[in-house]
Amino acid sequence: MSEPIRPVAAGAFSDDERAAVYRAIFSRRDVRSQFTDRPLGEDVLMRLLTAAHHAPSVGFMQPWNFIIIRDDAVKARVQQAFAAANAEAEAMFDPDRRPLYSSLKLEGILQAPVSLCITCDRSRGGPVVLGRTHAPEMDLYSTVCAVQNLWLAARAEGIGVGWVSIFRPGALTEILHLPGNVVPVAWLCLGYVDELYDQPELAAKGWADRLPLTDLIYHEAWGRSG
Ligand SMILES: Cc1cc2c(cc1C)N(C[C@H](O)[C@H](O)[C@H](O)COP(=O)(O)O)c1[nH]c(=O)[nH]c(=O)c1N2
Repeated sequence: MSEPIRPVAAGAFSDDERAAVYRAIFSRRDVRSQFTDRPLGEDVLMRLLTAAHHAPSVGFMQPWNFIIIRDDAVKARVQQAFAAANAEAEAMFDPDRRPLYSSLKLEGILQAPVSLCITCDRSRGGPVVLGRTHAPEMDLYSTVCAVQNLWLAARAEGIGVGWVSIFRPGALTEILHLPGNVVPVAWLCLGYVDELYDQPELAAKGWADRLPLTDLIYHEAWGRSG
C-alpha cells in the first residue's frame, strides 16, 4: 500500500546544522584503542541502527541485518580470527614496511563494549531487484552506505567505531553461523570515546597520507584534469 506523498521543505540547513553535519564528517575516525568502559545502552544503539537503516539501498532492497555481539566468548573467537589473518597480512608487506605495520594497532575487538556485524543478504527481494539487474554488487554497496550512516551518527553520539576487515574469507561466516546467501560486510567495534585523533591514525603514524583532492578530480573523462 503506498502512502500519499507529503512534501517536506528541502532548503539548505541552518548554519549551525550544516556545521554539525560537516563536523561529523571531518572528525569521524576509525577507532582501535580509545574505547572507554562506559556501557553502551540499548537506546543509543537503536538510534545508531535506525540511522543505518535509513541509508539508501538499491531498489530499496535494504539488504542489511545487524548482528549485535556483547558476548566475550564470541569476541574472543573473532579476535583470534583477526590475529591469524593479521600474521599472514604482516608477512605480505615489503620487509621495509613490516616493522611499521607490526607496530600498528588494527582492531579493538576485546576493548569495545559492543561489536556489530553488518551483513548483506544477497537474496533479499528475489533474483531481480530494481537497479541491480546488471550490477549485482549494488546490494553490497548499499550495505556500505548503512555502515557509513551508522559511523557518522556514532560520531555525533560520542561513540567511536572501528571497522575490522582483517579476516580470512569465511571466518566471520563460520563464527556467526551465517547462511550461504548472507555476506559479512563489516565487523564494527563500538564504544564511547573521550578523545580521537585529529587526523587518520594511519596518517599520524606515517603509514599513508591523505591524497590531494585536486589530484583526484578529472573533467569529462578519465585523466583529464581541469
Ligand atoms: C572497508 C574498510 C575496512 C577497514 C577500514 C576502513 C574501511 C572503510 N579501516 C579503517 C581505515 O584504516 C581508516 O578508515 C582510514 O585509515 C582513514 O582513517 P579515519 O577513518 O579517517 O580515521 C580499518 N582499520 C583497521 O585498523 N583495521 C581494519 O581492518 C580496517 N578495515
